[in-house]
Amino acid sequence: MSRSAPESPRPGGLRARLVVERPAFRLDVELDVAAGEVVALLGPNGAGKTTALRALAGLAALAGGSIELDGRPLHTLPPEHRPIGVVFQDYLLFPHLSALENVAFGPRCQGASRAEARRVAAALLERVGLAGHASAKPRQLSGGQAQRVALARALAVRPRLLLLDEPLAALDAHTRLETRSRLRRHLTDFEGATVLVTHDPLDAMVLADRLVVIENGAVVQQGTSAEVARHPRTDYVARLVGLNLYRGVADGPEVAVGGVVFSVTERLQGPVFVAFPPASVALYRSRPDGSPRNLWRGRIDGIERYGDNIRVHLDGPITVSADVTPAAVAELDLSPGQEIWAAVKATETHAYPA
Ligand SMILES: Nc1ncnc2c1ncn2[C@@H]1O[C@H](COP(=O)(O)OP(=O)(O)OP(=O)(O)O)[C@@H](O)[C@H]1O
Repeated sequence: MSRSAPESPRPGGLRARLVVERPAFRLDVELDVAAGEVVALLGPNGAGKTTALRALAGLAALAGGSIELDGRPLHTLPPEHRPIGVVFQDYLLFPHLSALENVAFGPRCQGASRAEARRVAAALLERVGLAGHASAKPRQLSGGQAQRVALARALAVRPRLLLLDEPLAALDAHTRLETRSRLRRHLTDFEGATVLVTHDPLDAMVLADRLVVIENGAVVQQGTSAEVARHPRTDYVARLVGLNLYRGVADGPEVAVGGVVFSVTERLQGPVFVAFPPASVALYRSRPDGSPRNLWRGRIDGIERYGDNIRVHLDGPITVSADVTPAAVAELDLSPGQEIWAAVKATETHAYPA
């Protein structure tokens, strides 16, 4: 009996390898985003996030790689023929057109009649809660409203891929909060693939199903926000999620990091990462009694406000951030340049293979 595997349906979504060369920069990243999935490209300034988005949009030429959307090549199409919607950081609404005309512009370019384009635009403005602002010009809209018009405009072309470049960066904190949750609802409804560029970890965690972290033009880590937060693999990611991170060498319950030996709850051998939150670091003026494990002497490099607490930066055999209460700072009489003992509980440290 011959058995042939059933033909699997062509996977929807985006599969891309993007190679872009600039005079002093090279981007080389692979990006897979399923239909209906939202992926955030996260990374420090200059990492290449916008360049990746521009490459997907056809606004930056590929020096290598390819882009496939819903099983069809995208990189061979000129930008205006790509089934994508883009929301730029500053929205780039046409200033002389009304909100409705801005949204109707894309469908018109795709050949819809004037009446049909306006019908589509009106429905989308209604969806983003701006039916009452259809005739407003961009300058008459608030930042949050302009963002919603930009989103409606991007969706009006019925894209299979939605690209959002720092969609909330131009908004004040209050508007940002509300616009973020609205945007999340729209992204949940969107059936195509979404790539979102941000350097705000909160935007990434709220809006995206998965994070792809880019540094220096390459992917350094990816996964759900929980996976990335639990197992940071670079200093940038560790700072992002608020953890102290070190590379060390494990021998069972102990990990040597520089001159410090950590007791950890995991049993590992060889190269590992050790991570712990700044709030788990305790500071002492004199050497505390007990085990020499998880204990070291450092020098205060800086002291800053951090929410309701104080963040103390220590130099020494390892550099570390410690969060302590203002009362503790007063009691310990902490000041920059001072030598201090630091300790962290074994139960608060977390080791994983490097
Ligand atoms: N048109 C260009 N010509 C030359 N170099 C460029 C061009 N566009 C970007 N670059 C360089 O490519 C690198 C990546 O820039 P890109 O804007 O993609 O980073 P980013 O991660 O989006 O940063 P940011 O968060 O600051 O926007 C930078 O070093 C930048 O100077």
